[in-house]
Amino acid sequence: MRKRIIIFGATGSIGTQTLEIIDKNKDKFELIGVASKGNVDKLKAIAEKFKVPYVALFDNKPFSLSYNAKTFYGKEGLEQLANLDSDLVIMSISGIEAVYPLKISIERGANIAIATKEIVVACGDLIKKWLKKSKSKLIPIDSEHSALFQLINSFRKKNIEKIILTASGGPFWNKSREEMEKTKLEEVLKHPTWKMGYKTTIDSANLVNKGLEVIEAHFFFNFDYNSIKVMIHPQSIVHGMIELVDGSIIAQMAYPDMRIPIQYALFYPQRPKIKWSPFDLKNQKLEFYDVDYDKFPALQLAYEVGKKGGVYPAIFAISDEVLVELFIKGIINFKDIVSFIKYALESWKEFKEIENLEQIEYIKNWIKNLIKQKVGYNL
Ligand SMILES: NC(=O)C1=CN([C@@H]2O[C@H](COP(=O)(O)OP(=O)(O)OC[C@H]3O[C@@H](n4cnc5c(N)ncnc54)[C@H](OP(=O)(O)O)[C@@H]3O)[C@@H](O)[C@H]2O)C=CC1
Ligand SMILES: CC(=O)[C@@H](O)[C@H](O)COP(=O)(O)O
Ligand SMILES: [Mn+2]
Repeated sequence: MRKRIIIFGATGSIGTQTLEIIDKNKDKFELIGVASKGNVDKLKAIAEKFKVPYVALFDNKPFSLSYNAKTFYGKEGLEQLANLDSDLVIMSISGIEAVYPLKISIERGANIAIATKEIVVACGDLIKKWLKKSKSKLIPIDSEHSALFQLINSFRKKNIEKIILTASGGPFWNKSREEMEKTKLEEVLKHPTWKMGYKTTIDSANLVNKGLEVIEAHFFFNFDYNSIKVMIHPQSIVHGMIELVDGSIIAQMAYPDMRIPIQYALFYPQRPKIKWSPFDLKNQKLEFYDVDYDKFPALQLAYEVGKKGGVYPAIFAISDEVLVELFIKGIINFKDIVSFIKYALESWKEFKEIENLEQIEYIKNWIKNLIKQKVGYNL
């Protein structure tokens, strides 16, 4: 029996790499559903190539296909797609909107390979509540969390003292703070090791991405924040490490190629003999450094909001999403992203816990309003 797959975010970086793996393993996987936001041409091309029977577009732009397929539109359309029976859902929508199809997928008991860290950070408490009433299992795709998932499952939890996530440091790790603060979009998009979508690439440059990942690691593995460590590792070869109680450190290594963790999630619990980027141990330079928290305050902020819990990780993740969009549009500077996240966190005076998705919508609108007042731009 082939695994029946639905991909949310099929046209993006993770989606495209997932399709590459499925394409090479047609005897193992059947693509039954794909969704994207507004890139109709790319979505249509995917649908036509794989003859996908169910296709959803978030934007309301009707389109037709040359074969017999069912098309869905809008937020409801994505929810209809999530309601279809499948063996595995790949969640790779870039942002908070992913939480709606995720909720439906959990409610119908699907297994979900999840790349979208924003929803895990913003809605972690809600997701845990939904999971309790479901037989759904989540498998992380994010490279560090995939590494940690593989390592943690090989040891007894009581023998693990710390989990360590690596950070490339982004394009400014070895540049001065002044250079980083004056930078333009073009420079921010020059990630030293990974090729990813805009949002994650920008988040990597100020270490907001690593901040989101620390909270994501707490969600997946339930380690106390004091036992979650970040090390700068400019080569992005070691993706995650665990430190055992006897001081031994166990690492997962691979070239920075997302097809490796995506393939792991697609085949889980099997492990196929397919090597995308065979690793050559010879002449590898592996460096590790402490993070400069003064230069990258976003990471410290993420630890603080993670420890506070409740609404604060949601404000962190959602304000970042709004601010990254403004930075791309040229409305704010790069350094404003982190200072406005901080401002949003300090300005929040309302409820402390998140109990439903209406509150997430409320926070989103509150943040948009707050930032509109600050920068004078209507989002
Ligand atoms: N890229 C990477 O290597 C990694 C990514 N991740 C995470 O994975 C997620 C995806 O990242 P990435 O692939 O880089 O992002 P991209 O920007 O490359 O792709 C985003 C995808 O999401 C779709 N999308 C966006 N909004 C909606 C919506 N409202 N409804 C339906 N589809 C939507 C886009 O559709 P359209 O093309 O039509 O706009 C596109 O398919 C992010 O959360 C990121 O943090 C995690 C680790 C690594
Ligand atoms: C590929 C992946 O998992 C990204 O989330 C990666 O972590 C980004 O690189 P940084 O280490 O620079 O944040
Ligand atoms: Mn990552």
